[in-house]
Amino acid sequence: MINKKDIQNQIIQAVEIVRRENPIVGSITNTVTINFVANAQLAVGGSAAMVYLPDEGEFLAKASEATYINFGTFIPLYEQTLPRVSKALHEARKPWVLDPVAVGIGSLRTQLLLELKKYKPTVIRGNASEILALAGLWELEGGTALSTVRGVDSTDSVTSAKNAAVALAKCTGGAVAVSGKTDLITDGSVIAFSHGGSHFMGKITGAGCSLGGVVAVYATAASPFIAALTASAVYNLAGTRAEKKVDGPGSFQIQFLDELYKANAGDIANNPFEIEEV
Ligand SMILES: Nc1ncnc2c1ncn2[C@@H]1O[C@H](COP(=O)(O)OP(=O)(O)O)[C@@H](O)[C@H]1O
Ligand SMILES: Cc1ncsc1CCOP(=O)(O)O
Ligand SMILES: [Mg+2]
Repeated sequence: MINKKDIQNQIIQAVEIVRRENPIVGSITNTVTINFVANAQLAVGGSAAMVYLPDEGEFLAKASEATYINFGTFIPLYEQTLPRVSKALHEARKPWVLDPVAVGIGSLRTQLLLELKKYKPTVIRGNASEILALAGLWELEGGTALSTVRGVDSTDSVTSAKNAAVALAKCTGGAVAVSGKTDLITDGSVIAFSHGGSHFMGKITGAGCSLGGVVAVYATAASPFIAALTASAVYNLAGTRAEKKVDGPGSFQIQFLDELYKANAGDIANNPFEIEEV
């Protein structure tokens, strides 16, 4: 039987270890939100390093305690960088987070997302449309055709991606986090629903990308499921708190970073969530 108190203790531990150890986390991420990803990773206690080149990615895969790979903006160089870095991570058994942003746009993005399946990302993080489409691309239960994807924002509900998320987690042996108004996090046998956040998170760019980067920070200190749940909880808590202090997306973005920085381990663990067995 799953014990909620036990999960909360693991969340507290993950938050405290990260703040104490300042773990280095490498990222290969998109050019739109790269700065916000790094700032969010720093705010929760990580040390950020962003690269584009294949050999630098391989270097960081070994030097970092976890790595974040985000498909947001694509360049031809990634045909070399992404398979080489994912392979290095898989072989070194290092945790890594895949964010399949805009899966379905373009042939190179599709080809590489297919290729990375064999390197089993520790955590897959995306919005509902991305999780549905990735499961479809990987020919897993609950997935949908790539043609349903419209861009980087979700057009599907989080609950509609439940079976796809469970199937992806079973396929990788790791965890999957589906973001939206309520976030769904699963390791294939347990599902957590994390509440909170703010409607302003859909009005700034990079809420999802930076959440993925922060999942990677916690993956240095916890299991894939706890890392994804801890990141979702601190995002929901910081989003709720920031919304109360601002009146628009510009000031929200700044206030949100401050609330990420100020959130304490007990409050993060107490952010509302419920769990169910698959
Ligand atoms: N309407 C909303 N209400 C509360 N939180 C939200 C809402 N939309 C998104 N979020 C939060 O914003 C973060 C990013 O989620 P989302 O917008 O789904 O990702 P993406 O940017 O990849 O589409 C998550 O922490 C999620 O909980
Ligand atoms: C707008 C945009 N276009 C390509 S990547 C990107 C950023 C998406 O960020 P997020 O998924 O966190 O909103
Ligand atoms: Mg996204």
